[in-house]
Amino acid sequence: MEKNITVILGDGIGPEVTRQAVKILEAIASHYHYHFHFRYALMGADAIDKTGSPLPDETIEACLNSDAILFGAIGHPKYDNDPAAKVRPEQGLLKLRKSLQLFANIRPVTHYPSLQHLSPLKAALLEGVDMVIYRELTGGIYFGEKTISEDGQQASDNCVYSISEIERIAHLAFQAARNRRKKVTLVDKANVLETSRLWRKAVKAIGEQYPDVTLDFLFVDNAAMQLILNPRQFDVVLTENMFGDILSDEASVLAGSLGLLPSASVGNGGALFEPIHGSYHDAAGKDIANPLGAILSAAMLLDHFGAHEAASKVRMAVQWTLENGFVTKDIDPVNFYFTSTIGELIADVVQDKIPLELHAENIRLRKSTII
Ligand SMILES: NC(=O)c1ccc[n+]([C@@H]2O[C@H](COP(=O)([O-])OP(=O)(O)OC[C@H]3O[C@@H](n4cnc5c(N)ncnc54)[C@H](O)[C@@H]3O)[C@@H](O)[C@H]2O)c1
Ligand SMILES: CC(C)[C@H](C(=O)O)[C@@H](O)C(=O)O
Ligand SMILES: [Mg+2]
Repeated sequence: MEKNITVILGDGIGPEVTRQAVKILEAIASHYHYHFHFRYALMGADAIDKTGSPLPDETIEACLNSDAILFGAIGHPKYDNDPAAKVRPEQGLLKLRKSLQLFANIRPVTHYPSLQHLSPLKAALLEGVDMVIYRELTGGIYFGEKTISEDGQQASDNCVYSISEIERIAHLAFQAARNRRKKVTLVDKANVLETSRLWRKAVKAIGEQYPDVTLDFLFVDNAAMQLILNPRQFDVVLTENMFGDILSDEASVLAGSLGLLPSASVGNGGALFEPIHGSYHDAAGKDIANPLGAILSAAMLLDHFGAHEAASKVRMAVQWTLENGFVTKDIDPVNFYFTSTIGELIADVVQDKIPLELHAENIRLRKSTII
């Protein structure tokens, strides 16, 4: 297998977690004799500092000419704290998603029994939690017209959806459900929003083409509660752009940390893989961020290439680190390992240098001290 991968490190913890994901892809390439060619491109605050633009043309060009994109995170407090900033890192990411027509953002939520203690939920509620959020990514309130009045006293963000934008992601959600527990839950606000009523109408009609899949509906306020109250009821959650953004961060609490959740963004051709978290600036450069969301995004990239055995090897290695207590500070604030150490361990496991049967006490590693 020979593939070109564009890597966008981004800002804050983006570079350090993405480097671990690249490390794992290199280890997989060496183990399976694949040829992955990595090409680095700029986006976000880093790109603004270096080029003046949050998404230079060369980055779009590189992404269009690659088989997949591996991305870390963008964002910087200097923009977060300046509502008047004219150019923002986030504009780069939104433009990239739109330019590549990455209309479906797939965010799996996995429960790891070894991380049970981190969730505020009782074990009985969490056991067997396994859902995937299909978040529409190139429409809705993120992309509608924005206005600010001349006197700065009024602003608006328009939420727009066309039926075809809804139908194309609905098909992907139903197809995914067919290979899972055959249930789609549409999350909307159809009691208030016209766009949500269009979603209900369109998704109901598409659902008739998938009679083997159960379709149900939840208002987003209720869905936010149900995620905590009874998360096992969810299989495929289908929703619009902003609801999906919010609900997926909430769902990461079921897994144990925001640093654990990966994602794949797909659409008309392109494919981008990124953890769902942001640039978490307080941790930048400290080697303490959890790299597993980025590494599991690399596993989704391998699945996209059809390398399913390699992808499942990465997931098993991730599970092995968690079960053996090789975890970052967000998981265990006292006995934690560095971001780069976790990356090296997983790279060794996927190359069979450390057998999965080997337990933590037999591995000598330099554990972190208080930072
Ligand atoms: N896709 C993206 O690039 C993306 C996603 C979300 C936020 N952002 C940007 O990131 C910046 C910071 O936003 P925020 O603070 O709301 O969200 P964030 O995801 O960066 O961090 C929120 C909290 O989650 C935890 N966290 C996140 N990632 C972690 C990791 N890998 N390991 C351990 N803990 C982790 C930390 O406790 C952190 O304080 C903003 O500029 C925002 O716009 C970018
Ligand atoms: C940074 C921001 C634009 C982005 C989003 O809202 O899509 C982020 O929160 C995400 O989840 O990828
Ligand atoms: Mg988000």
